[in-house]
Formats: sequence, C-alpha cells, structure tokens
Amino acid sequence: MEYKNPIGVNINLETGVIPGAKKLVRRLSDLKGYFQDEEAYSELLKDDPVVYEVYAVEQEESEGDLNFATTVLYPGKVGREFFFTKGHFHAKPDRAEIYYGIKGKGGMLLQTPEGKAEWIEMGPGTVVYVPPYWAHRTVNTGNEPFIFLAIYPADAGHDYGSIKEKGFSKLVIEENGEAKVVDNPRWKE
Ligand SMILES: O=C(CO)[C@@H](O)[C@H](O)[C@H](O)COP(=O)(O)O
Ligand SMILES: [Fe+2]
Repeated sequence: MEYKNPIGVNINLETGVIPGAKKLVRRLSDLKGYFQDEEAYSELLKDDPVVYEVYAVEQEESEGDLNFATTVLYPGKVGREFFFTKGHFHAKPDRAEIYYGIKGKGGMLLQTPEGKAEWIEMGPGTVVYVPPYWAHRTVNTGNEPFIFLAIYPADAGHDYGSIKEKGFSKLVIEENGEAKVVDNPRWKE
C-alpha cells in the first residue's frame, strides 16, 4: 500500500494566503451575467477589479479524500448588490462541505435545486455546514476582505451551470447602509 504524505500548513489569517496552494483569481469580467444591474456592471468593468481569489490545496478526485481552500472575497458592489462568488452545486451533488469564517463580514446564500434559499451570516469563527444537494455562494457585506476556509470532498467537483443561468432566488443588496436579503425579480422556477 502506498500512503500519501500528511500536510500541515499555516493559513495567513490576515491575508488568507495558504503557502504552496494553487491560486485562482476571479475578476469582474469572469462574472459576466451574474449581477442584476447590467449598467453598473459595464461601468465597473472598465477597471475590471478582482472580486475574489481562491488558494486551494486539492487532491486527485477520489472518494474519501478531502480538499481545502481559502477564499479572499473583496468588498464592493455592482449597483446595490454586494460582491459575491459565482456559486455552485457540487458535480457530485450529494457531497457536503464545511466553511469556516476567518476574517471580515459576510454570509452564505444556499439554495436547493427547487430554488428554496437560505441566508447564513458569517464572521470570524462561524462554521457553516453545507448539506448535500445545496448550492452555495458567499457574499461580502462588509468593507474589508471577507476571508474563509472551505473543506470539501476531493470528488465533489463544481457544477456552475444552473446558477450561472438562473442565479439564486434571493439577492443580497445594500439598503440604508445595511445588508438586506430580497427576492430576485429575475428568478424563474
Ligand atoms: O465551495 C467551495 C469548494 O467546493 C469553495 O472553495 C469555492 O469554490 C470558492 O469559495 C469560490 O467560489 P466558486 O467560484 O467556486 O463558487
Ligand atoms: Fe462547494
């Protein structure tokens, strides 16, 4: 039997960086069609800001193994809508996940395949259990980077398709200086 080597790394709790991890950068241009306010989107696109970065330590897909990754989600808004991650179901939809809040302020939108949505606020120390079959997207509702760790099955994969097409049934917007979760007017069952 060949055994894999254990790994121990320190996450930089200020920056979210995991030394040696694979870095992925998502700019606003990677999120075309995701935000409600298309005019505000086009305007902001001139600067094409980084919306989030992911630092992932991933194994080859195999049942029973685990991946982990930090996400650094920058503060910002497109119109009234706060910056968010794309959001996805897992390619193996029954794979669950754990998120752990490290820094900043935000939350997670979760949604069943039928479109029932839940919002969970997150800050440093918050653990979120993402059950099997729930799509999930994080949102930065603060004014500093929102940083969290995700731990997920190595064979979970990502299925971005349906969220890209239909979005979530709820939006997280700013109203009178506060984060508010409202119905998505463009949502179709
Ligand atoms: O949920 C997971 C992995 O299953 C996170 O590591 C996200 O992949 C990351 O926060 C970026 O979000 P997406 O662009 O993948 O939606
Ligand atoms: Fe996930």
